[in-house]
Formats: sequence, structure tokens, C-alpha cells
Amino acid sequence: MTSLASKMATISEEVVLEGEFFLYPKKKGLYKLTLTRHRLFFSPISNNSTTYEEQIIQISDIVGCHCLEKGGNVILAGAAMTGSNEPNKTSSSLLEADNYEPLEFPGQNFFKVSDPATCGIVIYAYPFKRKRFSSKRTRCRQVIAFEVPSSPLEVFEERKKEALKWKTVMNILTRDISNSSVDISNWVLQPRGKLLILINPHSGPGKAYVIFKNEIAPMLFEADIPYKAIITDHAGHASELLKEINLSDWYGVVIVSGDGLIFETINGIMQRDDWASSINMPIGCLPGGSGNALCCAINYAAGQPLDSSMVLHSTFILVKHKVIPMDLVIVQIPDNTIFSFLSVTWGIMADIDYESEKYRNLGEARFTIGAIKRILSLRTYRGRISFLPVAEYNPQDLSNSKKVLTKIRRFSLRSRSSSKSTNDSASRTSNSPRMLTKRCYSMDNSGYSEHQLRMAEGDTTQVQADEALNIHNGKLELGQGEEQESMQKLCAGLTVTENKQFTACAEANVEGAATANGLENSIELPHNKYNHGGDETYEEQYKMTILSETQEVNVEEETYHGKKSDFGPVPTPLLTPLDKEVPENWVKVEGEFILVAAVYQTHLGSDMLAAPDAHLNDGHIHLMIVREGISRNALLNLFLSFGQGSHVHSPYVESVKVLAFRLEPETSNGNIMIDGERFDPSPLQAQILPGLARVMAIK
Ligand SMILES: Nc1ncnc2c1ncn2[C@@H]1O[C@H](COP(=O)(O)OP(=O)(O)OP(=O)(O)O)[C@@H](O)[C@H]1O
Repeated sequence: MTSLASKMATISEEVVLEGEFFLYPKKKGLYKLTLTRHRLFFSPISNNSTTYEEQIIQISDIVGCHCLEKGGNVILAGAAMTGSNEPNKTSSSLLEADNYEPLEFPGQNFFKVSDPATCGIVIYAYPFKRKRFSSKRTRCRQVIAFEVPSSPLEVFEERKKEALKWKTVMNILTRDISNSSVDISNWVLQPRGKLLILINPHSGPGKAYVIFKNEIAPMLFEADIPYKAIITDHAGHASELLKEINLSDWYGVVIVSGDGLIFETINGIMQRDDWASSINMPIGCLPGGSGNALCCAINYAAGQPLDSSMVLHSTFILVKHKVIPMDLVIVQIPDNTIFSFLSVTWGIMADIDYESEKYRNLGEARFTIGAIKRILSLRTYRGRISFLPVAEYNPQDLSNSKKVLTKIRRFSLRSRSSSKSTNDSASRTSNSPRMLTKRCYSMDNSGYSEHQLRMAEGDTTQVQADEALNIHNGKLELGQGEEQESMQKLCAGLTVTENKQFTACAEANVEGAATANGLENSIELPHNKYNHGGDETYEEQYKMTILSETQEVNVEEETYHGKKSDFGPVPTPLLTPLDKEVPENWVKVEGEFILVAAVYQTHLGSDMLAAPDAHLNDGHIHLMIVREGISRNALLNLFLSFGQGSHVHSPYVESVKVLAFRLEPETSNGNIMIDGERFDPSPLQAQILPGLARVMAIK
């Protein structure tokens, strides 16, 4: 038996634990279990060596290990709580309230035993399996339980102790907690930090709560993650909570919604007096909305597929996460400041995002429908885009800029300035009520206001588009316009599935993880008369901590406790006031544009690899410009190539990495979208804040 065990553990790996167990509940024969730091091997013990069958579970696929327990159904401790409309209740006092709706699951899903004398372990794993009739892989739930035999451990307490030892060691390995001690009896399993989970019941097709209950909560139970789940009851609720609550009560905040609630969360935190420490609070995201770009970017970086099982893959990442810095971008619009984590778009991309709101019940497919309509009724926008490029700017060869001149990196900052103007203006962003659909921010700083989509009346191009493209009962019907051929080409790449979801054929190849772009650590800001010059470097002046791109954050070392400190506004040394000219060393491009997009995550949707070489914390804004002069056909092809990210090679696309930019639309029509939120077209400027936020991700 011992020799079999050695064979199982392939000898080269150090054996952490070995033991003999029954496979529960069959109790058919004994199994030998061998645990190494990376794998669990198990095989039946038989006198006949020809029946030797070894099975392996990778530790990296395991989310948790429990002791077998007696019981019926599982009632989840975290449970979910609805919001409250009670007028006197503040958002944060809701957290103390006791109106929980218990979530109950059938016991057999989690291997509850009927005999209290049964001792053993149950392992929850999510290994990759190949999909049927496809070369693609997806994670599948695997639950396996082992019972400690009553011989030689006859005493119940000893069997219980053995099961507990296996559970503890398995969970320590599963959580990738470093243990220097070779003696496993010194290994200590610390309880997991508590998560505040915010669920938007109206996001996307309105299924966020069902997704949470059926797909997310069970895995949180398996991984022993404590949480409190709150169903938001109004727009702005998340931002109110994050502004008010004592953050030290929580390990992190998790959003089950689309990008809109993540935007609210980040901007809520940035309105706190102690924003500079509070923004260290890890943010997790699980896809529950129609636009789940950050989830896509995190899954892509972790090498997980962006397929129909994205909730499962995202929950798996949440359970196995490390805390990773994420770039934010400070966006200044007249009289307001916004903190953005995703993108600023203007032109066709913004129009598609905003105008496709009415198809939100189609989930992400709304963007495909919106794209077809907007290409049919193509508009151009006049304006100016100015930017501070990372590399030497060569308009002839924009996508191939090589010489890196500037790079600012992740920082934690504490400005010496006592002015609070930035945060004061930010606080105006989300005090007012917010519409769930067709929402926009008005530029007069009065907060959120309802915005009617510019449909038929007074917008003839939209009417033509609507006539050319009809959507009835989940089917696309093409009109007779001059673009019919192009549209047929695009629609040939669309499949309409039973649940009326449209998916583009051109799927992103997301099997391989994004690799870090290998940029060096040096910082050499260009001479900029507005960067507050002097002899101090940018890092010295703003107390930046330069970390390498692959460095993880040790949460223990950072504080996000809600102490009121005298933090100043977020410094923006690269920006001049919006009503002054941009610095002389900026590049200015003027003309008619089809689109301008500033993106800082890889994805803007599961089939939109907008910035293929972006990284969560690469310290760059990836600017993409398409000027007028592109045919509709070429634009169609361009949109189709977004799935693979090959649009960056198009001769029509100018790609440039920048640290800051200013956008000055000359026309008042159209839309500006910041992280999926609409703003009226007016001048804005933005600067990267490298690695300012923290996300739960896997590199
Ligand atoms: N209970 C609620 N009722 C109405 N609106 C809410 C509620 N909770 C949150 N919201 C608002 O709904 C907005 C949209 O949600 P989110 O973007 O997360 O999902 P989404 O489905 O991707 O949205 P959209 O399709 O509108 O972009 C959020 O920005 C938030 O302000």
C-alpha cells in the first residue's frame, strides 16, 4: 500500500498528508489519499494491481473543504437582505437591521450526513472540463466526500480529529497561504474576512438576485466566506453606503450587477474624507448586468473563459482571489469630478452604449443590435482631442510607438494640499436620484436626470436605421436599404439563441491569459510646466509607492479603516485647468471623428476586446481614434474585429497610449459615456491614477 502511495504522489512532490478513507456515501472499499501542496491523489486500495486507478484533484481547482456534518438542508449564514424604503433609516443603519431572507439549499448538494457518528471530509472543486462537441473548456462543479473508517480509529473523537486535520490543511493549501513550518500541526487557518455584497435587482435582465442565490451563494458557502448581502433598493444606494459605513467592519465589497454599480461604489468611496485609505478596500465583481466589462477584464487576465458560465468563473476568481491594484482615471468635466475605472467614449461607441439601453433585457447582445443600428445611421462629430502620449508620438505609425518616455505607476497618495475642492465637487455626482434606465448625468451639475433617447422625432438617420433593422420577437429583420449587403454580412455572424440572446460569431480567443506588457519600472515624466516641477519628483511630491506590475498587495499592510484624516483632493499634476490651454508638450488632433475611446481595461464587453494589451494596472490610458472617411462596410468589419482585438491593426484605427487627455467636442449632439454613464457632450479632461484602487482578481 505504501508503494502505491508513493506512486500516486509521483514522488517528486512532498507529501503533506496521507490516509485511508471510504469514498462517501458508497463505502465500497478503501481509498488511499495522498495530499501534496499542489494535488490530492486518490485511488482504490486493491490487492490486484491491475485495478489501480489514480485520480487527481488540483489544489488550485478546490474552493473549500468541509468536515462531513449531520443535518438537513443548508441555511446560508450570509443570507440576503432587501433594502428598505423606510424614510428614517439611513443606508448604513440598514446593515444592522435583521430582516434577512434565509437562503436554503438541499443538504445533498453539500453532502450532509444522516448518522452523527460519521466523520469525514467533503471537497468542493471546479476543474476545467472540455465542453461537449467543442474544443473549449469550462469549469464544472465536482463534489467528493471521504469518510474516516472506524478501524483503526475506533474512538469517535479521534476520527473527528483526523477529519478536522485534513480539512484544515486542505483549506490552508487551497487558500494558498504560505507556510514556512514543515510541521503541519503549526499550521493555522485564519477565518476569512467578511464581504459586503451589493446586489442590484434591476441590473441587466433583472436576474442578479437569482444569480446570487443559485450560483454565487452556494460557492461562498463551500469556500466558508462570511458575507452580508444587501439588495439595493434605489439608484445611488451603493454610493450612499460606501460613503457612510465603517469600512473596517468589512474585508471587501462585492458587486453583483453591471459596471454601473461598480462606478457607484468607486465614486462613493472617493467622496469620503478618508478616500486615500478607503480606496484600498478590495472590490470584487460578479456579472449580473448587461455591461460587465470589468468582470470580463478580470476573467480574461485570469485566463478564465468569457462564456455562458461567466458567473461561475467570476465567483471562482472571487473565492481564489489575490488583491491586485487597479488603475483609476480622474475625469474632470465642467464643475464636476468623476473617478472612472473603465472608459470614456465619444462618437459611435458612446451612441451604441447609450441608445441600446432599450434592449437591456437582451443582456450584452444589446450592444450588437445597437452597433448595427448606429452603423446604418452613421454620424461624425467635430472636435479636438489632445493628449500626453506615453511614447514618442508619430502620427504615421500610431499603433507601433516604441520608445517609452513616460510612465507613472501605482501609487498610494496623500496630498499635502488642504483644499477639498476635488472631493467636494465629486460629492455632487450622486446625491440626486438616479434613473435605472436611460440614465444620464446633466452637465449643469444638477446630478442625475432622465434623458429621453433621441429616437424617431427630429432624428431622421435614426428613423432610417429603425426602418432598416427591425427586431421582432428576438429575430432580426433586414430592411431594403443600400447597406443591406453589409448588414447581411454582419447578421450572418449573429445567432439567435432560444432565449433571444444574440451572440456574434466572432468570439474572442480568451483561453490564454493576458500577459503583462513587460514595461520597465523607470519613471521619467516629460518636462511639463504644469507638473508642479521643482526638484521633487512626482513620487516624492505625491508619496507614490512604486510597485512592479506583477506585485500583489498585502492587504494586512494597508489600512482602509475609516479614520477621518485630512486628505486633500486627488492631485492631478498633468492637467491644467479646463478653461486654459493644454500644456505645450501635448499632442493636439482636430477634425471630424467617428469615435474617440479612452479605455483602461482590456474589455468593454465579453465580445469586445477593446484594448488587447491593457492590464489592470499598466498605468496607461489606451486611446483609440477613428476619424471620418471610413466606409460603413469598413466600420462593420472593424466592429466585427473587436471580438479578437484585431481592430488595433486596422489602418482606420489610431491607437496611442497616453497618461492624460482632453476631449473638446464642438457639437452638442451625441453622447459622452464614462463607464457606461451618459454625460452631455462638453469639454472634459482626464489623467491616469496608476493602481489607486484594489480589485479581487487572479493574475
Ligand atoms: N434598486 C435599484 N433600483 C433602481 N436602480 C438601481 C437600483 N440599484 C442600483 N441601481 C442603479 O442601476 C444602475 C444600472 O446598473 P448596472 O449598470 O450595474 O447594471 P446594468 O444592467 O449593466 O445597467 P445598464 O444596462 O443600465 O448599463 C446602477 O448604476 C445603479 O445606479
